[in-house]
Amino acid sequence: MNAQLIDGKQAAADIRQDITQQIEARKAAGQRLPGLAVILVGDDPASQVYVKAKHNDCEQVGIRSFSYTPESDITQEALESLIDQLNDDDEVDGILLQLPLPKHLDAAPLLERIRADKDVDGFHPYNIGRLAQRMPLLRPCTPMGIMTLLHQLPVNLKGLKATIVGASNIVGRPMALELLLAGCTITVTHRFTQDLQAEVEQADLVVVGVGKPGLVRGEWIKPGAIVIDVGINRLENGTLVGDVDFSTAAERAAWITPVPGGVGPMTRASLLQNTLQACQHHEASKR
Ligand SMILES: Nc1nc2c(c(=O)[nH]1)N[C@@H](CN(C=O)c1ccc(C(=O)N[C@@H](CCC(=O)O)C(=O)O)cc1)CN2
Repeated sequence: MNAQLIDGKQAAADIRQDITQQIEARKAAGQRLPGLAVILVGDDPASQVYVKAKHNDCEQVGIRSFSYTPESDITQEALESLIDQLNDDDEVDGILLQLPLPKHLDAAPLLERIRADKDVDGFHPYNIGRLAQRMPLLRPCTPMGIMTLLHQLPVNLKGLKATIVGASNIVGRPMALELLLAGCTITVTHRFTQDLQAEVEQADLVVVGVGKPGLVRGEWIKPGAIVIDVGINRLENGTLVGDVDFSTAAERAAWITPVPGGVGPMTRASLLQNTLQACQHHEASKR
């Protein structure tokens, strides 16, 4: 392997330590602890793992987390009422609706119902709009975590050609806005893209978030490129792999994120940062 590993696990641990200190300082000053409400609808096993990890992270840094676990047959209206209740709760600084939702529920209006100043996932149209206008407030957690990793590299991002594989609301679209803000020239590929290989081959920076193991072949990676793999795929033998063929890509790239231990932990760390930021904003607006 030629590439250097980008260690998301360590970077996330550093962020948690920093947040712990900030929350200790709040406590010492007699200030309120930040509060995060996490809504997990139904019993999707992967979501249960991620949500449990989010509660553990909160406990570790001193954020109060509140768990809401409605049955998978909850109605759209009942979920709206729960969000309204949390919007009005002064102990709750952040509200997170874990995705994906069961098929009968419509995620978009629910995400828009979360108060923008409590939208610690950064998915609300207001927060996406702020990002698009170069005035970000609460930023989507996965792209935000990736930007934290990229800014730690000894690399000038300005002028890099970046190809983003996948145009999801959670990863691809906000990632494009973040990289645009950082001065990259962006290509976003999606299911109608005609020649994925060509788009990856020209990229100095590749971000892949689709959920298909082996989608990006290692031979497509431009020598010296930065490779960020957002995919988390569990194979039948239980191993966790990304969307990029890691071993071949690591022969060609200069920098690469592993799966696990790359982007995933940074998504969770960014959520903690957003929750603390939302709390600080709520306290400041009371003064
Ligand atoms: N409301 C949201 N829903 C979803 C989001 C999100 O940001 N907000 N993102 C993904 C899932 N996700 C967070 O919820 C997430 C996925 C994976 C990890 C992570 O730490 N992965 C570890 C491996 C974990 C494992 O063993 O399975 C790693 O990559 O090292 C964190 C967060 C979809 N839904």
